[in-house]
Amino acid sequence: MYKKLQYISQGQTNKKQLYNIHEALDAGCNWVQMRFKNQTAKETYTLAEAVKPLCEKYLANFIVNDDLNLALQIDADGVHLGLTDIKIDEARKVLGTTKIIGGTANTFEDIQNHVKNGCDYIGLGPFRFTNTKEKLSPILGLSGYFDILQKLKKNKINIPVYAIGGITLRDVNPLMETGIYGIAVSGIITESDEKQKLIQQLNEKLNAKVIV
Ligand SMILES: Cc1ncc(COP(=O)(O)OP(=O)(O)O)c(N)n1
Ligand SMILES: Cc1nc(C(=O)O)sc1CCOP(=O)(O)O
Ligand SMILES: [Mg+2]
Repeated sequence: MYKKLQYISQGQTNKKQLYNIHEALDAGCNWVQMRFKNQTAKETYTLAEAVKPLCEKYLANFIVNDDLNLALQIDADGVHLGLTDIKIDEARKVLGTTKIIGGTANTFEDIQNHVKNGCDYIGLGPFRFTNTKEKLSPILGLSGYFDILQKLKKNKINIPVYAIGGITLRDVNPLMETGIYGIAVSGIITESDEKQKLIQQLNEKLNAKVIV
């Protein structure tokens, strides 16, 4: 069973990235996606070298954004691939079946394609506008999630779907009611002054039993 809360790291420098990741782990986050954009291979490798043992110390999953070769080299728990990154089935040939491969989706068809190619989970977004990612796909909103999750159910397609994009604490319950599995967040954890309380609140909502 995958954890339901994924922290996507932020920071313009190695030092800030490591600080933000350490703070999130120390506050109870147990799944980190290292997302360090527009850096040299050396910089990203150096950061990954430091993040991996930290995630091991906190018994947290560690996946790498975009960079399949880095995920392989550093022996991360997996990789998250976008719509313009290497294809899921190609990545699977490199990482094998024991590693986690996540894929970005904006439509039902994106998800269908990822499932066909052996993806382990879906990051479906964006929920709403966010400054964290530069080139956003069309905003889905709650109705977008509801429609896509209904189509997945109707077509008996079962894969963990994580909502992403501008998500706040108050969005969790309505998003969970659409049928998503979990959420991936960046800004609300990075910017929180009460990270431990926030992560506890997020996890309570994410793991609450839905009474049908
Ligand atoms: C869980 C999750 N979902 C979506 C994304 C977005 O990935 P991608 O489309 O590759 O965009 P960048 O993150 O590379 O800007 C993600 N990283 N994680
Ligand atoms: C990394 C990412 N991908 C998105 C997508 O829609 O594919 S939105 C996003 C940013 C998530 O960060 P925040 O929680 O700060 O909005
Ligand atoms: Mg990407």
